[in-house]
Amino acid sequence: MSPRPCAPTVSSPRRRVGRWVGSSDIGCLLGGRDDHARSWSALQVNREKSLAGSVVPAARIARMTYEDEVSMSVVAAAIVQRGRLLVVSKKAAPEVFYLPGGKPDPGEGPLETLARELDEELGVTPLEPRLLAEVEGVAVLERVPMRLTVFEARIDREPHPAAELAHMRWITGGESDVRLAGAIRNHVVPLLRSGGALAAA
Ligand SMILES: Nc1nc2c([nH]c(=O)n2[C@H]2C[C@H](O)[C@@H](COP(=O)(O)OP(=O)(O)OP(=O)(O)O)O2)c(=O)[nH]1
Repeated sequence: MSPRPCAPTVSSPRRRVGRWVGSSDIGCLLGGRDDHARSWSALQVNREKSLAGSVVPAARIARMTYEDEVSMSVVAAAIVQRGRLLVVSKKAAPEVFYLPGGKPDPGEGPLETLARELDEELGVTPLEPRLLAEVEGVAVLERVPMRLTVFEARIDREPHPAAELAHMRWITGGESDVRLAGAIRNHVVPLLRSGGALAAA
């Protein structure tokens, strides 16, 4: 069969947002996500340049199963202050900004992951986290399917970026010099803007 773009979805406890395929997610060419699709199209995925400028080696992709990779979870925080969203980039891909957060450690619940990652990355504690959205997309670093669970939260103090971070910015989402990860640009920013949390770009 010929690979076709996967169709990530985003959903929100408040409302369903819709299906999407972002232009930055063109690496998400799976060999299908249903009946006959249980393996990656290593060739197609490896052919696409990732947003971060790197690709998963074909040999590694070939060993992945759909079940393994579809379960990659990432938990992140949408922290908005004075109409601006906090985004970070990591030294691994300093030009790509996304929400602070990361992958759960074994046995960890989403809120535990959120608290640990915010402490590790920014030295802050999330306050009153509320589920904002679950976005299915492609992880910008690993280029594998990802489920991003986004919590809206306040924080208890001024954030200070840890060594693993390259940059930290407060954005409205309209900045021309900030390259956002697809899931953030296409879904989280519009969701926050439609809810009135973000200032006009
Ligand atoms: N934290 C976070 N990661 C995101 C977002 N969007 C997105 O594609 N990702 C991707 C980037 C990475 O490929 C992956 C998260 O990896 P990470 O490197 O931040 O996670 P981590 O701190 O647990 O990583 P590790 O060094 O412990 O392996 O998800 C987002 O908004 N926030």
